[in-house]
Amino acid sequence: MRFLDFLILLDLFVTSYLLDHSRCIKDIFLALYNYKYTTSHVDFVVLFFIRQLVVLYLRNTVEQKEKIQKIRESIWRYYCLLFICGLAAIVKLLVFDFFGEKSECALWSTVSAVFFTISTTFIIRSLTSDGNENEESENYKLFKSIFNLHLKHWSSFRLPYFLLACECICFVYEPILFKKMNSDMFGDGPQNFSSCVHWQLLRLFTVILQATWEYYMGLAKLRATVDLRNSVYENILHQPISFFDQNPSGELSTLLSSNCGAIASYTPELIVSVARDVFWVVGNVIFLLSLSWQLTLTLLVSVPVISFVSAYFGNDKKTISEETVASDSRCSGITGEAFSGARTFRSMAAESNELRRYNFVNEEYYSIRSKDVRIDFTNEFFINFGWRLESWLIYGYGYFLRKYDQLDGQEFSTFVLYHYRSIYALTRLIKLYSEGMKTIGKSKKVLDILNSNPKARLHSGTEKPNVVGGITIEDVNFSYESNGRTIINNLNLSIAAGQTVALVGPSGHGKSTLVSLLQRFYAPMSGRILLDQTPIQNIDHKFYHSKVALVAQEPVLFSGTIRENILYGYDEGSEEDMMRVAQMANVHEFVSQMADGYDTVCGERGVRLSGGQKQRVAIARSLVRNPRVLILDEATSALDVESEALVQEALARCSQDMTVLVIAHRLSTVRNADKIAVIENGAVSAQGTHEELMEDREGTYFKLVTRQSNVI
Ligand SMILES: Nc1ncnc2c1ncn2[C@@H]1O[C@H](COP(=O)(O)OP(=O)(O)OP(=O)(O)O)[C@@H](O)[C@H]1O
Repeated sequence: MRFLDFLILLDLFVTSYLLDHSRCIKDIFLALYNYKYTTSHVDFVVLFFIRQLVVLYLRNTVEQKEKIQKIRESIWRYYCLLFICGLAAIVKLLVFDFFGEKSECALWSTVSAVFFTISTTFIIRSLTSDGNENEESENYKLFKSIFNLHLKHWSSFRLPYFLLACECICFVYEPILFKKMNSDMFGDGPQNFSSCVHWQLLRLFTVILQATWEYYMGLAKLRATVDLRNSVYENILHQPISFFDQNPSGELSTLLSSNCGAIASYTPELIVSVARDVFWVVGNVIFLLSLSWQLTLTLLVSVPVISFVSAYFGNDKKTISEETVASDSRCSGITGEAFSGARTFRSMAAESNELRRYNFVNEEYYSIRSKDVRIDFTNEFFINFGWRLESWLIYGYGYFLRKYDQLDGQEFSTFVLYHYRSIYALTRLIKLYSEGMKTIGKSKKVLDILNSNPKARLHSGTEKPNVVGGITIEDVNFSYESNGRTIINNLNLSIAAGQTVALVGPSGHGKSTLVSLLQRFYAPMSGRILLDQTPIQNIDHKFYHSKVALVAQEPVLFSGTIRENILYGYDEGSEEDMMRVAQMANVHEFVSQMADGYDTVCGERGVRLSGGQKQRVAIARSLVRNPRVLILDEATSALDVESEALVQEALARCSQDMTVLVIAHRLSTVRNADKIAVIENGAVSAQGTHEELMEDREGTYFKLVTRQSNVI
């Protein structure tokens, strides 16, 4: 606000001084009486009062909080008034110049209007912003983070930036040589070809410079993209499992495949544009001013039109960019699901169903992107309109100056040529803003992931205790973030080392959730889980998972060979280790019949193996680290009788000295367990051996067993 007061006073002082100097104030009545547009200074008094009134009104209204909303809605009117003041001053300046009048007042009026417009824009925006303020500071923070990411790769960008700077210097120098060449070759004096050679040599040098920095810049951008992808992927891999529950895999793939590239390329592109185009524009404008300051001044007219349009659509670009990322990921989510479930849609003849699902999200994508196309079109239209306006003014005014012999014809054509060059550079500069907003829209999630530091959380446990295999679950409560419903409700259970314990109970009552807690996929809200005497969250991540292994109902194999799948995540595992567990898990039996043996490729998600084979490879994979606790989450429920027998046999052999926790729906498979715990409503409602539990005829276990026997 103080700065605005300073500007008001400065304007008052300078305008009064200049008007006094031109004797306009003293002879104001005489000046009014003898008013003539081409010579009178009275107009400057009027312009002075208009801009002072506008700015004083805005300044005072901003202090009255209740009027802020009104100002915000109608601010553009005040800018228009200031713009008209500036325009009137420019026209007057040119008219004065044409008629040979002194014109300091006109110059000051123009400068003052420009200053007032810029400063009121910033000051009033900062004072009248509320919700937008947060958005703006968020944009600023995101932009700063994008820039900091770029600084990490500074060493690879140093060379292209240096070459770019050399090219920029050539750009500024080129018009000077061009002007010289023009007058040497086509001027009135004797013709001289050497300046043309200099000019062409400089152009050739510029071309070489440009090609070189573009090559190195391309490589540097690629490196930055690849490194960013690696960091984001690393951070995604270390996220808690709840992160994967909330973020569809399609969205995460889009982040890696397209957003990282856009973010890594944005800052270098911004620097290139700013460096090259600012140099270009400034150099050209100086050159244009030297050719004809009067014509150059007319170029100012289109600047507010173009800046306003660009700023107006900038924020929309950011929102659309965010929506596009989300929509893109919905599309990839649907296709990803369809491709991985190809057997499902084929077996149900549901191709048209899948197509309909995809069409739906694709249409949604169309409607979001069409908003973007509309904005681009409007933006482009107004920018081009602004440039046309400039051209018309230049040609009209140029014709006028030429007619009255105030402009040389050759200079005019040079002016037009360099004006076009400036337009290209200015258009690129103007587009930077909306491009920046687009990138900010794409960057939010990527930067959130990068800043979340999930590695520290995952590796917070450091202990590596001597593990015997006892598990104690004490007063554990848990609910998923997504719905907040209590799933595990004050659950207590103790499992002695070497015991086989089965978890049974009605569907949806929390058995698998308990396994997820034991696997540290989620942390309990309260209570604790101990492995022997150590709380599991204090144990080192890698160590814990080497001691507590899981075989899931539908294990996921990766697209490598059987050997790679068995030794997955166990870099120190040897061929002997692999063979030992392969024998134990009945894997060797079928692998020895395969042409490529352990080098047989499993295919994506293990599609080239049967269900039973996949399950046995998964068991071998779990056993290779010599775990003390084996968790079997319905490991055989998806298998046919023969495969189940093979897997059961493998499990029985492997788990002899281990603590085994089994979730089973087929109760016949857990009859011989040392202990059976019935899980109901997230708590243990009964526990004991099969015989003990069967004694309670009203109990859930008895009912479940009876129901299954009846079904059989
Ligand atoms: N990732 C998740 N996010 C939110 N809710 C979940 C999630 N996984 C499971 N649930 C909910 O938690 C409850 C318990 O599910 P859980 O899979 O633990 O049951 P279960 O006893 O293993 O069932 P089943 O025997 O059918 O496998 C269910 O109501 C389920 O909807």
